[in-house]
Amino acid sequence: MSTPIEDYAIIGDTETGALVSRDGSIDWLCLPRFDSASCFTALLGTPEHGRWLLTPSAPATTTRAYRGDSFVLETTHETASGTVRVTDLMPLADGRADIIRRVEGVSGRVEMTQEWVVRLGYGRVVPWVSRREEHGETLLTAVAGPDMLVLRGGHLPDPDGRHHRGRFTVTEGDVLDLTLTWCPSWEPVPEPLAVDERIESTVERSSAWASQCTYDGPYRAAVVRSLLVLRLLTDTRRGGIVAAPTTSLPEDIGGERNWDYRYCWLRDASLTLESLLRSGFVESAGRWRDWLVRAVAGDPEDLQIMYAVDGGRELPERELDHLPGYADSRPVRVGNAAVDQRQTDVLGEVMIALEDARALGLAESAQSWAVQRALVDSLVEHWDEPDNGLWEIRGPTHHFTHSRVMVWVAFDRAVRAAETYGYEGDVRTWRELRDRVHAEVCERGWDEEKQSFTQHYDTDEVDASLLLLPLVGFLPPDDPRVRSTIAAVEHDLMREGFLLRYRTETGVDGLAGDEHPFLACSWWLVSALAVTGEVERARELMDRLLAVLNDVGLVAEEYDPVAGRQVGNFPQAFSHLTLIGAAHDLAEATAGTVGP
Ligand SMILES: OC[C@H]1O[C@H](O[C@H]2O[C@H](CO)[C@@H](O)[C@H](O)[C@H]2O)[C@H](O)[C@@H](O)[C@@H]1O
Repeated sequence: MSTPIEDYAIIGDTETGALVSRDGSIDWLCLPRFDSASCFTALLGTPEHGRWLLTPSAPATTTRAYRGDSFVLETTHETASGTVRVTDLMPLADGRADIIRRVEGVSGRVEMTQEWVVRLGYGRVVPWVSRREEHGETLLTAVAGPDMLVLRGGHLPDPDGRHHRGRFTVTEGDVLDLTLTWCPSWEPVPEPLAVDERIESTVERSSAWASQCTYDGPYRAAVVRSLLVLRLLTDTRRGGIVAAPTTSLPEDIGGERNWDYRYCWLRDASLTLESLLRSGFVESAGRWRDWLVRAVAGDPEDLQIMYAVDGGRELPERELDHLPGYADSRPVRVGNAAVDQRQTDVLGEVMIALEDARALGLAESAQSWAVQRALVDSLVEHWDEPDNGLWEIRGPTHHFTHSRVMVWVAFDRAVRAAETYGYEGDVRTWRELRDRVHAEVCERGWDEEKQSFTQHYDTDEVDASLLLLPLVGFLPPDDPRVRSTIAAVEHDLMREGFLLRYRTETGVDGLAGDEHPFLACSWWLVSALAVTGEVERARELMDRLLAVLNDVGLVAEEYDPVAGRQVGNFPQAFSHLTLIGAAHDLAEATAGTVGP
């Protein structure tokens, strides 16, 4: 039986992250980067595919929470014989890749069970494990090819076939530290960590970052945790922002809708940036803008919709047949074939984020306007082409209404930049195309009978992305077409109180199976209701959505309201950033600064 997704918490050092289950098993970890191969992969298979379990031997009642505004996870297990606390973290900002697991006896006596099963290469490669003396201590090293993992601390587990297992007892007042460190296998074993200092400085660093948050409205705790998730998913060394730290957590349990999200989508990253900027984090904008300029450098015709975290372009999609998948959801995929798709919306999202950054005082760098201008000029050549849309459909391309709206956005923001800041460019052409595509959407994307905008130009189906029309300024919130489109989206796509992206029954996405409500779309609905003055309904939906977050404030891509389970990759930036946007929109609508 797979562990429910919501039973996981994440720890991370902003270059990679690990999923820790409620009962203390680290079932997913890629080292040293988000997009490296995993060394613990039980999440997508069985314990045989690698995990690090640290749990009471006897049944326990477990509670957990992050320490303050950090990802230092404290899990407390209460057993019949006593209580123990396990603190899990990946220390921040020391240029290393480590996990610390501190076990503290709170009361009585608790026997702990440990199992350390390292399987490199996404659960396939059994490493050579040795017990050795280094730096005056005994430690275990697991080596295979380019990777070495070093386990140190009291009560190291003993070999047991191809596993390492052990038991030890903790009594009140005991403090026992275990650490795991990754390094290239050809390098010397790294120095031991100063554990107390690393725990304290990680909490302090993270809390200091969170304290810059300027959002002071309702749902603040959920907003701050979501901002922290976005920060965790931002690679602070390389500047890329991953969509989620996992691959192939299924959208449809048992189905084939399993994708690798450990990459930097220009769409998700731009939207992440908007949320950070709106909440007071201007510094992050500069770093990401510089990443963007490096990633898209070269011929604008070669623009990709996603990149590796370091800006690399090669993300070939392949299936890992040796893994059974989460709850038997095959295939497990790494890489992402959507990298080669045309998704015309992307430039619009980038232009909004960069406009927001500019408005908050981020000056253009030597290359940044030149790059934006080149990308907009390239859109002049391609604006009319059909595309795969923001949902990255794998069926035939269409003129998706949302993509056409985002073409309008790209030209609109380019014109505004030139008009407001005097930047150079072919403003006349941009203005002309902006107006032309606006008129086209209002004609070809509108269904008079249904009184709604449509998913694409050749259908009367709707799509949740249409909720963005008032949010990106394509039409004012009080336009009757906006209101009736929101009503049509709710009517056609609402399932048990949560919103689908679109109806899969039409076959538009070219995939087998179904999916569940997409949480970002439900949060867009909160925003759309808020800006159109339906504040009470917006608040009701927001409360329903926040009830879906797990006990440590994390949320996946989708939610199965019938089974009451989170599904899809976890935690997902898209879900968390739209939560932040919805809170802002609700707060502003309540304060009367938005809406008709
Ligand atoms: O639905 C099929 C597609 O699903 C994934 O895309 C989704 O995730 C992206 C990252 O968060 C997001 O940008 C996109 O809007 C979502 O549809 C997957 O990456 C695609 O390969 C797949 O075709």
